[in-house]
Amino acid sequence: MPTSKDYSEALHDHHDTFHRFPLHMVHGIPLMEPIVQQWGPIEDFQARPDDLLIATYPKAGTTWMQEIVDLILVRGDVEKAHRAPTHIRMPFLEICPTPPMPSGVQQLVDVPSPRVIKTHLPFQLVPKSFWENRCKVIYVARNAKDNVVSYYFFDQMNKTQPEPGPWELYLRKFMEEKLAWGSWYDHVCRYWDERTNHNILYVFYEDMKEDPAREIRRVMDFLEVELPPEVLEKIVWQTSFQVMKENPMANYSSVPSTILDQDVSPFMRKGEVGNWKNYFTVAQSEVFDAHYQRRMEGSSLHFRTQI
Ligand SMILES: Nc1ncnc2c1ncn2[C@@H]1O[C@H](COP(=O)(O)OS(=O)(=O)O)[C@@H](OP(=O)(O)O)[C@H]1O
Repeated sequence: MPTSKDYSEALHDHHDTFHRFPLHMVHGIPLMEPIVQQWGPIEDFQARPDDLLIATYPKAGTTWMQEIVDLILVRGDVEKAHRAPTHIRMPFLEICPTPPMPSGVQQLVDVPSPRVIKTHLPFQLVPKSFWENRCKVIYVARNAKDNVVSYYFFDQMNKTQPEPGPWELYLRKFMEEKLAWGSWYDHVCRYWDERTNHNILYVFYEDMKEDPAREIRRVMDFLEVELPPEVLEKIVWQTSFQVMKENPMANYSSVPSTILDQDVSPFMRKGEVGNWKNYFTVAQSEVFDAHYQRRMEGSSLHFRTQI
């Protein structure tokens, strides 16, 4: 298994070969070029029955849920959770960095079971083996307005994603469902509709902010792990925004600034519900809401844009 050190060294040696990749389509979903070029092994990925998949639309709270899950699985042992950065502990299924850095699929071959795997793939692009094996899936969803603001700042600092351009145009691209990993609307709705057909726990970012202990308990129940109240309390604290922001194993500071430039915008940026109000103009908010209502009509899925 490549160690965290091997991976970090490869990342540092080859970071100058990164650039902003264009998006291409896979089954109608825009994805970064290297993912499209290496789509075959992703589609054919062999899940194991005890794999746990954490699925999200980008910037919905993936890293937060990853930290929660890891701390539950190590039963609150913080030292164990600090063994490596997030992307080594819980590989990102479809990511395809420039060789010789391993792709997510290559990384996962050597990970011993039970594996925890991150994906942003929409439901229909998740490799079939996850569903055939009835793998557990935790889906985190975040309200569209905070989600798009977070994605906008991320696309400024992530030098492998297409240039975000001005906010007004970025917001339009989100509404037109043209950002990487495609439509937020389809993403959140499809997992919602499928949650009862599969082993899917659906969690809202806003609920995690409102009552982290309650939501962590839901995750524990889903994972069939029992922990004493003081361990749960410890996990709440360790996965709080302020602690994760300072945790080098959770804040992506191990990734070179030529890939993730945290001087442009920190990975752990605000971590709030309602931060969108600082970026949407009143007019933008009205247009967005009207479009949102039409687009989400008939869905029983409801989000809170403030708590
Ligand atoms: N502990 C905790 N509490 C509250 N919020 C948190 C936490 N950890 C991460 N975050 C916020 O989640 C946003 C990043 O989303 P993702 O982890 O899904 O990003 S990624 O798609 O994996 O790149 C990003 O949101 P914004 O701050 O709104 O940009 C992070 O700050």
